[in-house]
This record gives sequence, C-alpha cells and structure tokens, in this order.
Amino acid sequence: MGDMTYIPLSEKVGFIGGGNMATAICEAIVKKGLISYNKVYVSGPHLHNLSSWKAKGAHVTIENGKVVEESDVIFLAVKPHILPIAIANMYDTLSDKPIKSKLFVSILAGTPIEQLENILGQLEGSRVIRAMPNTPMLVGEGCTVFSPGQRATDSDIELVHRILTVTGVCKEVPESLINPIGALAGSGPAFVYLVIEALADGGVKMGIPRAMAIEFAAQTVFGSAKMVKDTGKHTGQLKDEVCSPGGTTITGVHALERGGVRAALMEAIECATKRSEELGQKKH
Ligand SMILES: NC(=O)C1=CN([C@@H]2O[C@H](COP(=O)(O)OP(=O)(O)OC[C@H]3O[C@@H](n4cnc5c(N)ncnc54)[C@H](O)[C@@H]3O)[C@@H](O)[C@H]2O)C=CC1
Ligand SMILES: O=C(O)[C@@H]1CCC=N1
Repeated sequence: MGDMTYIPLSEKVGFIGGGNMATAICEAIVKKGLISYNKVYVSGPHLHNLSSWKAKGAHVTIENGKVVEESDVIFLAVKPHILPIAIANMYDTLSDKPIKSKLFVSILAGTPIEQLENILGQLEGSRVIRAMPNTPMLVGEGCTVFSPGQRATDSDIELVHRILTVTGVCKEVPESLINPIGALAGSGPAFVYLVIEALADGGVKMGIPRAMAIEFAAQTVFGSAKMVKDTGKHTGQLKDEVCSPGGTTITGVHALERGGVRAALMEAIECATKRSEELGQKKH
C-alpha cells in the first residue's frame, strides 16, 4: 500500500473538531495524495488551537457552519458530549442559508446513526455515515469500519470507502458491530501500547536498556501481528511453534495465564463496548 498513488479527490473535506483523530485522518489522506491542505476546512472553538492546521495550509474557522458551507464531506470529530453544542453552533451560521444535502461522517464513539440523523435533521437532505477509525492510520496502518445511514447513497459509501481505505484496512459493517469494533480497534491501540510498555518494563527489569527494550517489544508485537496476518495460521498454532517442551516460553505463558491476561484483555473489550453504549445513551 505504501507506494501506491491515489487519484486526488475532487471533493473538499471538512472537520468539525480538529483534535487527535481529525488530525490523524487528515494527515493520513494528505500523505497518500488524496487531498492537499488547501482543500481542507476545519473548525474548533479557539483559533489558536488550530494553528498547526493553519500552518499546513488548511482553512480554519470558529464557525462550524462555515466548514459545512465550504466542504462536500464533513467529518464530525468532536467528543460525543460536545455534539449538541457543536451542531447548535453549526446551525447558527447556516440558519438563513440554503445549504442542502451534505454528507456527514461521524467518528463519535457510541453515538448511534439514528441520533445523528435526528440531530442533523434540520439540514434538509443531510446524509450520514457512522465510522470508527483508529490513530495508527497516521502511519498507514489504520483499521476503520463504517456503517451508512438511511439516506447515504451508493456514491457516498464509495467516497467514504475511497477516503478511509487509503489509511489502512477499511470495511463496511452493520451498525451493531461498530461499538465492539470501536473497543477492539478504536481503543485497541491504547491496550497494545500498554502491553508493549509492560513487555519493555520486564526487559528493563532483566537488565535491557530502556530504548532497546521498547524497540524490541514494539518490533516483536509488530512481527507477531504480521505473522498472524501473513501466514493465516491459527494463533494457537503460532504460539505452540514458539513453545519448546520444558522451555522458556511455556514458562512465561504459565506466568501470563496465572496473571489472567486473557480474561483481562477480554474484559477490556467488553467494558469499552459497554462504555460506548453508555455514551450513546448520554450517561456521560
Ligand atoms: N482518539 C482516538 O483514538 C479515537 C477517537 N474517536 C472519536 O473521535 C472523536 C474525537 O476524539 P479525539 O480527536 O481523540 O478528541 P480531541 O479532544 O483530541 O478532539 C476534539 C476536538 O473538538 C474540538 N471542539 C470542542 N468543542 C467544539 C465545538 N463546539 N465545535 C467544534 N469543535 C469543538 C476541540 O477543540 C478538540 O480539538 C471522539 O468523539 C472520539 O470518540 C474515534 C476513534 C478513535
Ligand atoms: O476513548 C474513546 O472514547 C475514543 C473512542 C475510541 C478511541 N478513543
């Protein structure tokens, strides 16, 4: 994927909220040549927080409605509890303007499509696609899923797929899977960083210098993930191939099982999924 060049979008892309995830999406698609910053519009409550966007050539504003006016596809990239405020700000600018039929892509954890369609309902003909990205798209290894809303057209789906597929893996899924996949792939990088850090801590405890321990922990996780993806072998078989009878690895595996690592990781996904559901029900 790294060397592929993509046909630039004719559409202008907007972001309501210019934080971590909006930055990752935009950087990813700019890097792949899909768009240049002069066709990007981004809003937030304080212009000084958007200075890095401005420095790269994006159009910045404190009016969310301006982003909607200027863009063809608009990513909603605020925190879930901010959405009503962000949309109210958007309507302030748009109230007396004949804006119609815009495509919105929400990346908000938890917020269901139906809620998004209701809140955007004042904007006649607005279409919604709900997506769940993750930050590794910044290095071209993202994992994104999306679900189209009722009014999203085939060409909307094609456009969103075209945008997100350059950032890594991208698949359309039923909406019922977005919260669980958000837990696994959206939150997942944080869980994996924690694992890498803990592996490195163990290495440091055993005398490996910190920088070397981090590098080797990360490369080991990276290599193992590539083995799972490229060989297609069952993870249990790959694990067995590392465990010599009476050897070092099975001794370490025993320690992990004693520590309940599998249950802890399963619970992390279950808890994060439930938290998404709570966010959708506004139990903030
Ligand atoms: N960070 C991640 O790894 C992922 C985040 N998400 C979702 O992406 C969304 C954004 O998350 P982050 O980028 O991490 O948060 P963030 O806090 O970095 O970004 C949110 C941005 O919204 C801006 N904002 C606040 N009030 C606003 C308003 N009224 N109008 C416009 N902009 C406003 C803030 O200034 C901030 O820059 C969340 O809904 C989250 O659930 C989804 C997948 C992964
Ligand atoms: O922690 C969160 O709520 C967001 C959603 C997925 C990753 N970060």
